[in-house]
Amino acid sequence: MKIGVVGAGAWGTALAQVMAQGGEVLLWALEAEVADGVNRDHVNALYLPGVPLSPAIRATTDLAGMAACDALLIVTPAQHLRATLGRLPRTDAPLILCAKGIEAGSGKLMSQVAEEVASHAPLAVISGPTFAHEVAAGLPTAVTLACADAALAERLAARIARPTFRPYLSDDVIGAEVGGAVKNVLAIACGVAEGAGLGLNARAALISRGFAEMTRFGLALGAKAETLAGLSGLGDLVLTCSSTNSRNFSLGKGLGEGQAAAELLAERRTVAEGAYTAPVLRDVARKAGVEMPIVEGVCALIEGRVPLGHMIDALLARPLRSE
Ligand SMILES: NC(=O)c1ccc[n+]([C@@H]2O[C@H](COP(=O)([O-])OP(=O)(O)OC[C@H]3O[C@@H](n4cnc5c(N)ncnc54)[C@H](O)[C@@H]3O)[C@@H](O)[C@H]2O)c1
Ligand SMILES: O=P(O)(O)OC[C@H](O)CO
Repeated sequence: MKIGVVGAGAWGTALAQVMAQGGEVLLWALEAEVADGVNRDHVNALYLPGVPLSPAIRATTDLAGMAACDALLIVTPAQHLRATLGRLPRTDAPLILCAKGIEAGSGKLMSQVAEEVASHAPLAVISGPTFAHEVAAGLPTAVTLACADAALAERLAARIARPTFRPYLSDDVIGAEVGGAVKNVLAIACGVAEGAGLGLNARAALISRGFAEMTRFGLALGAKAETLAGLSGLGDLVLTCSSTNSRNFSLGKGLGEGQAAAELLAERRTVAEGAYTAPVLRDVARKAGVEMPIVEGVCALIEGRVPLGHMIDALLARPLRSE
């Protein structure tokens, strides 16, 4: 099975590196300098610096070449998924969606966007606790591979599984996507707690009450509780809420230190998906009648509507209730 990877950011490059252990991989990069660096020097200096890449990865800036692949890992940021899929050549190869987010405007999950733009393609999702640098370095990692078609899931798993990269199968595509999208917003909240010096008790409270928000939201969208409690939900939430290696956590840390969201976002080339998912997640949750006070607080901070102290006071002053 020849694998193509669409998107040569940190995660696409790390996935290409793992998949190259099992044969040649074609990696599509938006930027010509990235494709040139991968082909000439076997590095992606822009998005995954310091990692020597496998010579079995061949990079291209031409999406047409992806038609020759048997399965495509789609790893562009969530807000670029629709446009990128729209430019892909028509292919029957399964699309394995790897971005974590909700599309602004439509409020759709990645699989719902793909169903609209590439309705002919079989879909799967990879999600879970996966810092790109660790995966690229061959450190042990487990992910959720979600696909409604069990036979396809097994075929994909056989190709994707590597000695240090272990997929667990699930038929709950929505659940896998909800976990990845919501945890990014909650990681911003935990970063805020870090930046504002609120302590580790506050972080643990945000993780567990955030998980309650993720679960309420996921169940309202039809996700299974066990998916939300698995690698792509709780697992990724714990990882991303614990380290400045997370772009979302470090964005939140900057907010907690008093910097403005617009400045922090303008400074970065890499994507902190939670900043774009937060407002649309809040809107979808409100429409579904799901209470998400931590997500609401993150939105208020990102939009610059309330000072940090007010947001913290508001969360602590909510009516007392059962856990
Ligand atoms: N980095 C990680 O550790 C990691 C792990 C798991 C999942 N993810 C998810 O993977 C997705 C991609 O993140 P990343 O870390 O690889 O990105 P990145 O932050 O390393 O790089 C940004 C990417 O956006 C691309 N891009 C910018 N403008 C674009 C456009 N107009 N059209 C298409 N692509 C465009 C760039 O080419 C680059 O590939 C995100 O949804 C992220 O949440 C990341
Ligand atoms: O750096 P972040 O915050 O985008 O997180 C990366 C991965 O999603 C962690 O699983």
